[in-house]
Amino acid sequence: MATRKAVVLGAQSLLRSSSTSSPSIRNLHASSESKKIVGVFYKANEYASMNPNFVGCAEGALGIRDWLESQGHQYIVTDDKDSPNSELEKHIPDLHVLISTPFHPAYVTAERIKKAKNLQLLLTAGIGSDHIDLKAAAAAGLTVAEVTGSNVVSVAEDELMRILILVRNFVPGYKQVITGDWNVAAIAHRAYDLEGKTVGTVGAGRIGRLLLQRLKPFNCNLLYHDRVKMDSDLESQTGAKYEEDLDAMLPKCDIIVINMPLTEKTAGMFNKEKIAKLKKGVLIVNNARGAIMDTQAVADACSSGHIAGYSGDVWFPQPAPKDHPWRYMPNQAMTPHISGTTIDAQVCFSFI
Ligand SMILES: NC(=O)C1=CN([C@@H]2O[C@H](COP(=O)(O)OP(=O)(O)OC[C@H]3O[C@@H](n4cnc5c(N)ncnc54)[C@H](O)[C@@H]3O)[C@@H](O)[C@H]2O)C=CC1
Repeated sequence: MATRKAVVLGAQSLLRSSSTSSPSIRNLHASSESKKIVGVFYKANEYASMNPNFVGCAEGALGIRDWLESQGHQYIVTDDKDSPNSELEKHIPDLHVLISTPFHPAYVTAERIKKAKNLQLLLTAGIGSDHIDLKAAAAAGLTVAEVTGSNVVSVAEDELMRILILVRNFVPGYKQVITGDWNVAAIAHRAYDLEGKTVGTVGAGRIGRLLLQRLKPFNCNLLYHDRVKMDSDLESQTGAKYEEDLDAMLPKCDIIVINMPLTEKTAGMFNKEKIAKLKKGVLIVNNARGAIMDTQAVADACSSGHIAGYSGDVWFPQPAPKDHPWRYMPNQAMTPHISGTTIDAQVCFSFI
């Protein structure tokens, strides 16, 4: 039976490694021959040259072009990834390695895996490989690797920012500045302190733990739900309490933060029933994946006021219908950050 090999290594160490693989795994290290490596990243255009360390874009090519080429490998980089005539599609039949990021994901379907006869390694330059059909990759004996820990501090800081933005009712205040309004009451009637609030993270892995550490000085009541309990040292360092039963934790929280991967088990987990268990007026921050939420249920709960603020990702198919509920949200700031066959939209609602 084919086994999926979960590897957590950077691109350079993977390509350098000479370890042997089980016979059922397509052997990445079988020979020192030149590999065809395709990287799929978003285009940065005029922003590419503004920071020499900005390597996550197509122009920056992860900063590994010189090294790969000096090792005799061919390195093709593109942002064109989805259509049947895309640049990526052209290289699928003979590429050996595909590198992509969750921000501009190259969707690796069972169909693409079948076509990719030489494919050995699917590398996510980031965290979360839900853009890959993992079952099909496992069945084909492919290595799927991520760069675990790569941007966890950024996400934890971003989550802390989003929590404060929602609690302090920042977005409507910002809009007043832009429109030249001055109505203190419109902001103040629902601006709160974070101190004393109960914050629960669903998932307390690398990001969840960093968030808990960052929340500690705010004197909140910290709760966490995960499949695994943290070690007692970390629990006492953060003061976070373990909630084995998610349904028991949800009604206690003023703020819920989602920090678990998108898997078969977590997809659509926050549906109407789960959301009904949340406190009325709850704030939600979801920096994980939009598809963990049932978009319609989130939109309905935002409209009814059950959810008082939501910041992070939601998911909907493309093209998004014109009358999709997120369009009805007052005071929303929206930045779609993933295009292609799906849109994972960053939405910041702050209203009622
Ligand atoms: N917005 C962004 O820029 C980024 C988002 N992410 C997302 O955040 C997720 C978490 O990242 P890390 O903390 O680095 O991962 P991690 O693997 O360190 O932690 C994930 C935690 O979720 C828990 N978990 C998994 N399934 C669960 C379930 N069904 N119920 C409860 N807990 C469950 C695991 O036990 C683990 O403790 C990633 O999978 C990715 O989707 C990651 C990096 C950047």
